[in-house]
Amino acid sequence: MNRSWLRVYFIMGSNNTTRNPLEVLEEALQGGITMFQFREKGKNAYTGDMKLDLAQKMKQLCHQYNVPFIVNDDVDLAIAVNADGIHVGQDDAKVDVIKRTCPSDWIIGVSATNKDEAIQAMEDGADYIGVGPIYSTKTKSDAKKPIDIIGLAYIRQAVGDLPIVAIGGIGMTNVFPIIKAGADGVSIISAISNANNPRSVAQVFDAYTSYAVSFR
Ligand SMILES: Cc1ncsc1CCOP(=O)(O)O
Ligand SMILES: C=C1C=NC(C(F)(F)F)=NC1=N
Ligand SMILES: [Mg+2]
Repeated sequence: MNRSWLRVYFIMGSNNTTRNPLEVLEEALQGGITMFQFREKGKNAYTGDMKLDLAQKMKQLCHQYNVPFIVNDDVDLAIAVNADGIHVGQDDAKVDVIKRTCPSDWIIGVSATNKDEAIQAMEDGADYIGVGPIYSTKTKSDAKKPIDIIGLAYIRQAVGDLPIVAIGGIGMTNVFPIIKAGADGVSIISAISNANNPRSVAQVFDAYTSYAVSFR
């Protein structure tokens, strides 16, 4: 996996926007997001054929812009649409099972909120870890207590150069401290999905993260 894919990692499901999610995704792609995760869960989340159809259309869009398409949690859906990878939480499918049953070139991401989870994910063979929530967020109802910049720095120090993307309450003003603390990129839901102009917000994240990473 190329760690630069983590630089501006947009995540969205149909209930993270009041607009047509495909339009929002296309604008974010035009703005320069570097990876996308389809995370369809929570209130009014699509299921069955609607979820499958949206996933297929989102993957098609991402591949038009040469951006990897990742599915959250749902391994069967990821296989059905031939996704580029999967992201799982601590209570989802285990990495070793995924590695045995899924395409060998898949990008496998794991959520981690503390050092132990991060080290376990690394030992299990995760390609990257999603570390957070860094700041408070309303987007994930069961998010754990924010770990802040210091928690991110502590995890970076524990996992060596394992690719890390930070997540949770991230806006463009937080980019520098997060990259400085050791993240390879930022993962964003509402700052882009709820933006008046997702394209220009993605463009700013692209510029700020590129500049911040160049200092590292
Ligand atoms: C999925 C997830 N995992 C930890 S916080 C979070 C939600 C992040 O959403 P936002 O970028 O809108 O704070
Ligand atoms: C709960 C999550 C935590 N991190 C990430 C990512 F940013 F992709 F690493 N995605 C999630 N769905
Ligand atoms: Mg999960």
